[in-house]
Amino acid sequence: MRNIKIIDDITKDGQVTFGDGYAFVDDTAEADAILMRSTDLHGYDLPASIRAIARCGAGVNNIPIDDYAKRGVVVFNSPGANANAVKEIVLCMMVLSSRGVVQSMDWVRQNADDPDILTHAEHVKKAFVGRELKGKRVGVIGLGNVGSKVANACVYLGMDVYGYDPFISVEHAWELSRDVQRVGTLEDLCRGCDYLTLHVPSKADTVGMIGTDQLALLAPGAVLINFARETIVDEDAVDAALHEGRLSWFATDFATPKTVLMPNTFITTHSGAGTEEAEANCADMAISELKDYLENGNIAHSVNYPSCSMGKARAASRIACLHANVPNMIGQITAILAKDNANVQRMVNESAGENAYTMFDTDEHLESSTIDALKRISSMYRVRVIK
Ligand SMILES: NC(=O)C1=CN([C@@H]2O[C@H](COP(=O)(O)OP(=O)(O)OC[C@H]3O[C@@H](n4cnc5c(N)ncnc54)[C@H](O)[C@@H]3O)[C@@H](O)[C@H]2O)C=CC1
Ligand SMILES: O=C(O)CCC(=O)C(=O)O
Repeated sequence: MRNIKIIDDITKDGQVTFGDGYAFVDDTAEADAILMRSTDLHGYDLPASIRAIARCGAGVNNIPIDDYAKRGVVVFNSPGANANAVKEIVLCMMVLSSRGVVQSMDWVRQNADDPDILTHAEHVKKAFVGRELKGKRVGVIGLGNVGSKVANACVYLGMDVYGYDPFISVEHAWELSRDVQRVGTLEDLCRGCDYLTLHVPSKADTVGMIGTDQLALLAPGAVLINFARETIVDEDAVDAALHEGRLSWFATDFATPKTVLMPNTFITTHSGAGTEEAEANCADMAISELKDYLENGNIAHSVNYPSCSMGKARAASRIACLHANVPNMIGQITAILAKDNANVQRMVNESAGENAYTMFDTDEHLESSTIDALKRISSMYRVRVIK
């Protein structure tokens, strides 16, 4: 039996199914793996029993992934599984910030007891006149799973779409409409935009990337949309731009002590991924990643270890080694196996950044002394006997 600790509400109805051979536990120290969403794990006391963590969602700035890698804990996310949900709410924010929808609905509610409300509505409606998205310039920062969908949708709405992503993947470049004009600098992207929407992860080079200088380049009365992370905008700069009317609206998914005090804001409760479909997609992807890792040692969509697959574990034994990406690890591993006279059927070694993963199948079970010797290799983080 494998034990799973669930942190956060993964789905609205609480339904999470791993199938036979799995149990849910309350005590993390009894768990083999964690299934989670947005809880901040920095400073969390992670027990040694945890071998893997799957984050239902895209952003992993809430998880100390480098530290966990060095403890032999593989962290997964679910790329793209909630991207459509975010795209839809971003489009919603574009419309809300352009058409006086919320203000006009508020007026109706406030005048609900007026018997002649139909006539009076005709008189006040000029106060809620807005502008159309068609023909307006939108800048999209980050053209990954969410940003590429937002950019393409804006093309279909007839907008003049510009995108900035120095690290765009080949897959997303292929998906992007040819009508999205890619620019090489953040400044060129911001210049003259009526709408600016952010779709980058929170990391060293994106924290505070939208500040006074970038906001100054936008068209007068532009709209800023942040459904990425609160850290990406300089909140003081945004507040000043709103007060001075340089920004007409700021739509954000992050209610912080500063954003809640700003004028002209649409603020949601980190609900960009809040659809039944996105929750189910994320849970399905995260659960299958965890199961394949726990049962077979295969890694897909990890954010701190390389992808690696040897299919189902069918040989007598399968061993996985999580270690630093340094010279002579394979040499040391095979030397230890040779001492045990172990016949390796198949071996795969993959690396990503500072970390590497070596997995092999053998004809017979290894001696426990052999496993101990593998664990003693310097820079070896964890050795798993999967089978
Ligand atoms: N509000 C919500 O509920 C949600 C928020 N998010 C946030 O949005 C972010 C993006 O999500 P996805 O598109 O799914 O991630 P993704 O990983 O598919 O795309 C991120 C893109 O940003 C690009 N990028 C990285 N650094 C950059 C930089 N310095 N300048 C420009 N582009 C850069 C990458 O090359 C990549 O194409 C997540 O990391 C997360 O923080 C994602 C999903 C839901
Ligand atoms: O609703 C959630 O779990 C957060 C989604 C999110 O922010 C992400 O996927 O990065």
